[in-house]
Amino acid sequence: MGSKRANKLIARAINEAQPVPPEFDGEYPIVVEGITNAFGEQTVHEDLSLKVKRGEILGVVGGSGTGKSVLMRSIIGLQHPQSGRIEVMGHDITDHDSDDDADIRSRWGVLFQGGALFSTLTVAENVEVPLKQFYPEISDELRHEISRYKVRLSGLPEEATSKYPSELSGGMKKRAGLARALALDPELVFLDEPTAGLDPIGAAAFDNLTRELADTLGLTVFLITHDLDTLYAICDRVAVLADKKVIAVGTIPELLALDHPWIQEYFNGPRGRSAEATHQSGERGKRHDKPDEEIDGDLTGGVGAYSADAARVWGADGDQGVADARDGDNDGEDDAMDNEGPRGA
Ligand SMILES: Nc1ncnc2c1ncn2[C@@H]1O[C@H](COP(=O)(O)OP(=O)(O)OP(=O)(O)O)[C@@H](O)[C@H]1O
Repeated sequence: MGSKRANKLIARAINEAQPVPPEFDGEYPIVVEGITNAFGEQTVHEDLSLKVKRGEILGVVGGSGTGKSVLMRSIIGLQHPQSGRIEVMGHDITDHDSDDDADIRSRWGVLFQGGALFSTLTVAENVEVPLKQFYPEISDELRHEISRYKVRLSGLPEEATSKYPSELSGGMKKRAGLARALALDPELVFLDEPTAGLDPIGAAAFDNLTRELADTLGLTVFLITHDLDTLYAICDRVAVLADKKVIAVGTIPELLALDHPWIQEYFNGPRGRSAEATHQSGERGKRHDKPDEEIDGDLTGGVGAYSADAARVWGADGDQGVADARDGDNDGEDDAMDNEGPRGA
């Protein structure tokens, strides 16, 4: 058993009758081979392949609608490709007959766009949802303790645990969503546009937190972003989606050496050059000298669809409080409806 995982809170919390699975020690925790995803007439991915290295932060970029979120949803089993194969930590996600789904799902964490928190639950209760679902045998006291620890780990103050999502700033919501993503001591973390809607200083702070947690906890991170500063600041490699495929994966200098028009325009356009200059000067991270809750603004909405995904991933049953997957009010949260099951599956 990997020592890192064995030392973690959950490993200590559960009894020996349910041993923690060994950490994945292969080279590529995510292997996508030749997948096709289509919605009616629209083919989003065609023969798309990608390998994510263990321990890296992989930035995933591409124009709007190129299928970054669909790719992430395919990897975490929310979207079933028409063809191709996806392996996560050695487990075939596309094999629907497999009976160890719950085990594998407990080994990744997801931060959906905007946080996708359950609005009738406090921050601490949001973080407890995956713990309840995957480790129901953990005592209430221990679950509260783990939840408080994850909230602190995500850089939120102790007082935030009892707050509801509507009482949080945009940056705090993201951190609360990150705490929930880390609830189960994951090996893999998926972040969908984590800095969208944050001001540059709040975004830099979130980037720093992501890098620090990835290094400390030994995480592999799949990070969808439009934020060039994030790519320069924390990503080890970047995968570029275009023409229904991953057209290139590499470090930014490696990508810059390619002559694909989208890549050149993206990295060598005014915004790309400005991000590089900021990175070279080291200015971005240094400007963060105040806590997030004081400096970042709220998010603009548009996360209703992600609420549905969050409900599918964690909203197990009524007594946990569940998200309304039909949320359409674009307020950045779920409209929780007590005592009803998750919808949108
Ligand atoms: N459930 C669905 N039903 C029909 N079409 C869908 C569905 N999910 C995604 N699509 C379509 O697939 C395409 C890719 O969507 P996706 O959200 O993955 O893009 P993206 O690269 O993440 O875009 P953005 O950068 O704007 O977030 C879009 O045209 C979208 O409308």
